[in-house]
Amino acid sequence: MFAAENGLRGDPRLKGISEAIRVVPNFPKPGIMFQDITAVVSNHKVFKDTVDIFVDRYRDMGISVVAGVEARGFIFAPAIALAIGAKFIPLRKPGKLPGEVISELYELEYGNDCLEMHLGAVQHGERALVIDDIVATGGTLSAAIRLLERAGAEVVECACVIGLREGRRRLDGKPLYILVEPRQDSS
Ligand SMILES: O=P(O)(O)OC[C@H]1O[C@H](OP(=O)(O)OP(=O)(O)O)[C@H](O)[C@@H]1O
Ligand SMILES: Nc1ncnc2[nH]cnc12
Repeated sequence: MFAAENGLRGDPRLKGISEAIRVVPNFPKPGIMFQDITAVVSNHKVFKDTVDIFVDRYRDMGISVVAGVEARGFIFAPAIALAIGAKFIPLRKPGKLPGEVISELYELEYGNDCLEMHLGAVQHGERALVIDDIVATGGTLSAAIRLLERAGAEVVECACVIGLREGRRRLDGKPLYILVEPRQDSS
């Protein structure tokens, strides 16, 4: 766990979150230890603990935009946005947003992808938080940061439930807040 780094040392909520993650070996490709968060959000206490930790951290940081990364960032970001009084904006996979968009390509652990954001979704100078379920290589979050910065927003931090320390390398020094490390066992 990241308790020494995320200021949550001794917080029993982290154990509950980590234990709720289901590890599925070799999904969606051989060699990937897939970290499944569906049981995190189907347990009301664990889901609430997860959102509460983020809300406590971000409520007084002057954040006006919470950007969620499709698809699993959408599970957490709107709840955080509502609680801290910010707007939610979706960063979507290609061809899903109906208006004019800006796009960023990126590489994944298991392929390539692209994220898009509506032009005008954020205003110049707005303070933004980026939310996803997991950071692995950091490719997705770095594309999200590029989109927001191209639109003139200031990305204050990226936050994920699960993260590899290595994911940080791709973020160009941007702060990354992580609750727990990936689980290696599939029990
Ligand atoms: O740090 P990275 O190596 O970029 O990987 C992390 C990303 O991979 C997963 O999404 P995925 O692209 O599988 O899409 P999904 O949420 O639609 O399942 C995950 O939800 C993150 O967005
Ligand atoms: N190991 C992993 N588990 C779940 N989602 C992921 N996205 C990228 N790597 C992942």
